Amino acid sequence: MNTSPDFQAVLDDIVHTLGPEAGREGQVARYIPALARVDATRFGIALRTCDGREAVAGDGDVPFSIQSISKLFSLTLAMRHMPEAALWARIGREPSGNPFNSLVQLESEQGKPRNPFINAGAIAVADRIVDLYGADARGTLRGFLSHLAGEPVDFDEEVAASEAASGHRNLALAHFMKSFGKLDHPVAEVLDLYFHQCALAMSCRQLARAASYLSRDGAHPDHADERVVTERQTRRINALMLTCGTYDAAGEFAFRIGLPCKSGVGGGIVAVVPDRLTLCVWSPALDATGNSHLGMKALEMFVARTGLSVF
Ligand SMILES: NC(=O)CC[C@H](N)C(=O)O
Repeated sequence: MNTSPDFQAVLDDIVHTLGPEAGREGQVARYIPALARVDATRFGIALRTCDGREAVAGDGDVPFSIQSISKLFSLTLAMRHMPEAALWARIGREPSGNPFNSLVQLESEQGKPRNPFINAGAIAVADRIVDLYGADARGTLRGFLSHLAGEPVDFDEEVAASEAASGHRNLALAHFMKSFGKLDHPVAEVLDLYFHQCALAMSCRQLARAASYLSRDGAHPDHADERVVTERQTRRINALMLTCGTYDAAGEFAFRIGLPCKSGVGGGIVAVVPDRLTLCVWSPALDATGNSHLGMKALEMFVARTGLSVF
């Protein structure tokens, strides 16, 4: 294994090799107009080493809708500020083997979501964040992401509004959980936070930076003496990403890539190499599981070129 690859050269090579394929396979998310009109040929990649070096290629500085990648940060915020036992009493830690927005398991499992990275689980986490911060929940989450990214990040209000206007399935999931007594706060308040977190706009560089604590045993990306979460919590979040971060494709991701990953239907995927680096890739066209088609190929190429893996 090459112990100190020239990461900028690796990312440039990935963009050069795969860039021409962008948009050829897969479909951009179509459930809201603001995502349906995103240019499918966009392709960006960025990484941040645990000692703060960055490399960026292609559209790595173009903001996109982070969507379900936000579930990583909302979980982190909840783990930071509430007793973990109380959190895990409400949310499971097993892969679902179902699509991210599936309703079926919730019925047989009495409204307790399988894990925090499917929609139901993230809605349950949003309920906890509303519990912690009330009317400041949105602002607190945005402030947390800005603090991690080292610069201000913001919601795309158009995306948030269309999530709310067409979020029938998420409304169904939330009301279903509410009927089992699994949400403490009004559905409208909880979903307002959930729709806004999905609508955060960030670039690959900002996401690689913001997630950097996951490669630094929980230390803040820029300040080694500031803890985002503990070392043990960091291991737990990485374990959940590996087993649940890409929905019913988690097995295929572990097999082909072998890194903890979290994806979103905006076409972004964040990956972690513990003690080495965080990586984010963006290509909007998705495969049938809702994961970025080319993003997955890019991650596969990155691990092949660098030999980095948790296995
Ligand atoms: N997988 C995703 O990125 C899903 C997020 C999307 N906003 C939804 O709730 O359906």
